[in-house]
Amino acid sequence: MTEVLEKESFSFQTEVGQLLEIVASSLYSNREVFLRELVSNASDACDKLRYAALTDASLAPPDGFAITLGVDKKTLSISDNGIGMNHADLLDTLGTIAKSGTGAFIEALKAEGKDTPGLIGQFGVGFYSAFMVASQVDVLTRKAGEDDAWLWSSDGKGGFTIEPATRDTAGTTVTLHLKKDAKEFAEEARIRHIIKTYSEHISFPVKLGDDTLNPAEALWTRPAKEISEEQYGEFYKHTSHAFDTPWHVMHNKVEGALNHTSLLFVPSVQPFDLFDAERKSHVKLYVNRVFISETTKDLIPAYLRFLRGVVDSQDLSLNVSREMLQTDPKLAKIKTQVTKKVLSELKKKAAKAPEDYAKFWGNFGAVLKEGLVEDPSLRERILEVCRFASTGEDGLTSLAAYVERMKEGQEAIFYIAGDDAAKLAQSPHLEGFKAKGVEVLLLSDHVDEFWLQHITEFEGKPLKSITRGAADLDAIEAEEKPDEDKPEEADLSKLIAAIKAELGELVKDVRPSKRLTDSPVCLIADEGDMDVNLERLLKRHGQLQTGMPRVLELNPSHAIITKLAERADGDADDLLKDAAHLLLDQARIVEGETPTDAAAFARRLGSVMSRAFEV
Ligand SMILES: Nc1ncnc2c1ncn2[C@@H]1O[C@H](COP(=O)(O)OP(=O)(O)OP(=O)(O)O)[C@@H](O)[C@H]1O
Repeated sequence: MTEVLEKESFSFQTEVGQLLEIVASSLYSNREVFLRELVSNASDACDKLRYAALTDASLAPPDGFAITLGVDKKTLSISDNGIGMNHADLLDTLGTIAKSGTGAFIEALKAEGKDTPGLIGQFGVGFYSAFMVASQVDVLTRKAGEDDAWLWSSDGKGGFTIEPATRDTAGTTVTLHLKKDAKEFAEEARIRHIIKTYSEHISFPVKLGDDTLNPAEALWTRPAKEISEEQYGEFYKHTSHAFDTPWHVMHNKVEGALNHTSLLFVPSVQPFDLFDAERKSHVKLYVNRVFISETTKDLIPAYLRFLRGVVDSQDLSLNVSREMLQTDPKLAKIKTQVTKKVLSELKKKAAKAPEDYAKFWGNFGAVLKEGLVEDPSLRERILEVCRFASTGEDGLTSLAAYVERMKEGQEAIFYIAGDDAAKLAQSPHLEGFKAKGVEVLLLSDHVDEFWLQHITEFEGKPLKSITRGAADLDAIEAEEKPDEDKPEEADLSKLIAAIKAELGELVKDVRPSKRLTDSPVCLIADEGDMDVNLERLLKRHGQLQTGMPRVLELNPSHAIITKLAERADGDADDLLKDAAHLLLDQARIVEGETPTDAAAFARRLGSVMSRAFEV
């Protein structure tokens, strides 16, 4: 038993304080959603007790779970007979925000000004939304299996108090002392309307007086044709504590050796924890309508962690513990079936509505591509739904469509990888490919480098980086007739020897280029060396200290290079030496790198300019 008998005062965690200030002062256009949040919490609490009682015989669940609303002149209360909270739970949950991304969210809100309901909506503030309508919130609660009850109370300003209290049974009652401008939420008609709008699909009865306000049956058990888009939307918001309208709804019943029903949603915005290291799944697992677990990785693969919703199967054992789920072969089978179904739905969407699919891809493409590395058994199906930016298309392309457009004589699927698609599109490495009308994929997600290590070909065509090794462009016919005025290609042998001698170990080699048409130089990785972008990525993450020297390619038809080639006929003079370094630095700068030696670069540039201006 806890030795706390007095009323204790606590301060909110800094983030909660800041968040409450914003919530309370924002003109949240849709503030009635607080009730949805509190009813959702009550429903979750009932789910949790029902599950806990399955595995712990000492917990006696009530005869029937219910959520009871009560209104008085100035108060509204939401009562449940669910799991309840003890002293430690109250401190852990109602004084802090466990949600990841909270700090970033608050920063974003502050930057945008306070009147940003869209952002608040996107984040979801759960329990704290009560303070949009209440000047004081009391939480009377008793945890199932424990004797002590507690009263948590706060005005939502600086902190909260906790004191011992009495409650006959386990559960929680949240009482809102309504603000002057929020008295409407003590009117029965208003409450009925809100519950009808937001909480119809809750699987526990929601009661007001003698009436039950909802059908209290799990939405996913109803036939899809009886469910409206709005009901799906509200269910999505309820189960995933989200505020957006789902991009896509998938409701499927699988009957056969292993029965299961899934109701899954693809959000239309990125959830805040999408790129957290934990890569948690948020699809809830139910066994015969009893909630079992929310975050099990054994139900949905990490690369589909953007999915929300539920999977329910009557063929799993009801008293399966969360630990046992990991080794349950039936669950593994459900996971594969659900994953395949989701991929096939995405494939349909991509074919039917490519522009809409591009929105999905922008939000979740980088996550889905993790599957190319992690799930070799479904690699081909995942690759089918992958889309890529390309020099040949305004929108996105699939690999299959790229292959169809390949030029005669083109043997490989060409790509360039880097941080930023817009910058990649400007890269000098692309020049020769553009001139011949050869399409190049622009890969700008970090994960691209990783799957490219595993997938080296598609439909028999190798995937080839245009920043590594020789450019195989000779076999491909040019689109236009060769330019009559095109300058002659110079013989670069002496120039190359001179530049090599000057640059020494700064470069691995110096060669004439086939990939350049407009720029004088570029740097590439030698065949067999690590590609430029991968090396950059590994260096940034501290996994590589120094990179390999690169191959410097010279454009034999560029005026500067031909002039230098003429000059290189004699002994290497100072200008030629400076030019060698400047060309290398220029190639580095175009790639977003710094010159090898900034001071020397500035000096050389100065000296070349002095000559040009005859200073
Ligand atoms: N009626 C309740 N019974 C038991 N625990 C509750 C109840 N209401 C809230 N809690 C606890 O407080 C926590 C915080 O609730 P809150 O609504 O802020 O966040 P959430 O429901 O976890 O997520 P979200 O912020 O997305 O709504 C819950 O996760 C739960 O542990």
